[in-house]
Amino acid sequence: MSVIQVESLTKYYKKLKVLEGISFSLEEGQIFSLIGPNGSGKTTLTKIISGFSKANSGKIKIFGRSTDEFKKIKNKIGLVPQENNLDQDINVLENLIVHSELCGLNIKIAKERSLNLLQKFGLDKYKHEDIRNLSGGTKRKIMLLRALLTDPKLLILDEPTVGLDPSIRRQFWDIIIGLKSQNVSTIFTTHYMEEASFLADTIAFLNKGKLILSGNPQDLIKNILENFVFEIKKRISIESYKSYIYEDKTFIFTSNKEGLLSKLKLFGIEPCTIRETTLDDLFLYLTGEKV
Ligand SMILES: Nc1ncnc2c1ncn2[C@@H]1O[C@H](COP(=O)(O)OP(=O)(O)OP(=O)(O)O)[C@@H](O)[C@H]1O
Repeated sequence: MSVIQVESLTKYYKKLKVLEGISFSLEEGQIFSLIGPNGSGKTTLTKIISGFSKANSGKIKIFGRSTDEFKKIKNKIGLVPQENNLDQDINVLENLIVHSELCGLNIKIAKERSLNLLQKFGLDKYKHEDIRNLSGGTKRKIMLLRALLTDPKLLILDEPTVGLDPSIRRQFWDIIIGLKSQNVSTIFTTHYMEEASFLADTIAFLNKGKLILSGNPQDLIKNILENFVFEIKKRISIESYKSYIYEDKTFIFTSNKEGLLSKLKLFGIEPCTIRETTLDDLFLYLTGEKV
């Protein structure tokens, strides 16, 4: 059974269509990444999946349950929203215990679980610290830890590592990979292509509310583009080659470097860089936009 099944989901804010015909599924123990530029609809989609917003049309099932039954499965879902919604006026341990109680855990178990997780994440020293005294990275870790209190089988993370420095981002990645090994499924949004391709079994490109492409990160490029890209410092077009133009540079794809080099020579053009094609190239090729 799929953990998440989304079919033809459409969402409007008043007259503004922000999601259109979104369909995908997430299988048990898999990691799924939604990647797209600002305003592409990532947060809206995670809010609908986590039951905080309603779609105008389409179907969504989580663990086989439809949205009106979400209450029955809410403890199987761990959510980390984009904005910090920890209670600033109480300390870390109190935040965790209050959340656990809201999820229906008794206080003794709540305290035990909170202390265990703080220890496991190396955050024990912060347990009596007020939230407002913590760094951005530590707050994000506490939010992730809070999402794990009910031992969820599905994690929904909205830009979990945005603005964090690379070493803390790496710690997040390790936690998500560790949870995958326990068969926890994760869906996360990100702006970072390297994060998506490192973590995800499936990457989905979201642009202007539409899911334009999805697949395994290794297959996505080779199914659509050649494996090398030439960067040329002006706008040109060469017939029969796939290419895109971005900021007055032309990017041409090829699997035959020598062939393209000699073709360019005929026109007196020298590439400034020749490199392997990346997922960022693929997104730009498909949308004309940077993630
Ligand atoms: N509550 C709301 N009311 C009206 N419009 C909204 C609301 N929330 C989001 N939008 C609009 O919906 C579109 C999608 O926004 P959303 O936050 O889902 O995108 P996003 O991909 O998560 O962006 P970001 O990467 O900046 O977080 C945007 O045009 C946004 O302005």
